[in-house]
Amino acid sequence: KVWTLSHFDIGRLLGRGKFGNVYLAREKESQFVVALKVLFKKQIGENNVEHQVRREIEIQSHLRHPHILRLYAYFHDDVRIYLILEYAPQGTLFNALQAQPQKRFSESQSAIYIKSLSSALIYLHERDIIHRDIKPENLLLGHKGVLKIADFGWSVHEPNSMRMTLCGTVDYLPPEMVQGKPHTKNVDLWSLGVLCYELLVGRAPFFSNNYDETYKKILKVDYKLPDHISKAAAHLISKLLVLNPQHRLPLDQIILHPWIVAHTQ
Ligand SMILES: O=C(Cc1cc(-c2ccc3c(-c4nc5ccccc5[nH]4)n[nH]c3c2)n[nH]1)Nc1cccc(F)c1
Repeated sequence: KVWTLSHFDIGRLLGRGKFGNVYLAREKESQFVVALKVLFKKQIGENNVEHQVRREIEIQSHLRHPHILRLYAYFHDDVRIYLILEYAPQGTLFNALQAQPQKRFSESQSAIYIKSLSSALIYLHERDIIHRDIKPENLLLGHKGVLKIADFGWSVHEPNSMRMTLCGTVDYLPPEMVQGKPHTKNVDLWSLGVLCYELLVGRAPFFSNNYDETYKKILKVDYKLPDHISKAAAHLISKLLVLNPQHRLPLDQIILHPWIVAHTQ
């Protein structure tokens, strides 16, 4: 089946990105709702990322997992590449976090998100896919609030997501990447720890007002946990925010951790 733009009714803007925007869209015949991402060939060429886009499309179109956003298909014209992506009705986790009364989730809800992410990462790591850039801006909430990793390799930002630093927020970078060392799949374990902290606390563990301060805190693993965090949650975070990548708790042990088990039956 060769798709063209004329097969779709285009709706509102869902997110803005460096290489193009994402629109709500509906396939005319089936009335199936999707997210249509438009990438401009010119920008891709200028930034020399054709190979990366091809690789992303190749990888994402073959992934099938309940917590990974689907790339159903793609097509292009002279000027643009179009990605037909799964539509996530409840938007980004970043926005859902902001919408919380105290800008943070309960321990139960946080554990559910961390378990979903861990199972998606197990699936990705089995396929030697790493660094899916897990931060709240890159996580979507599908039907019934089910978490979906959408690999925003192109730093797609919702119209109102605040953390718009140069290369996306540095809050989630693990020490080995701050030091420019080669990264292994254990970078995802660090980011999972950062995310767990942020879901429970409402801000990132190493947050500060400038890059250098944040880098210093990351390299010293300098974070504090507020008193309202349970001992079990604090324990899991302490097993993920570990300087040595080899010593971080592996994914198959995360999903068996007492804090996860207690909240996700
Ligand atoms: O760029 C992405 C990932 C990606 C996903 C999305 C994206 C952004 C937003 C949404 C949404 C969505 N639902 C919303 C509901 C309320 C408010 C905002 C919403 N955004 N659903 N699905 C989406 C998908 N943008 N970019 N993949 C990719 C794959 C191959 C090549 C490539 F260059 C990129």
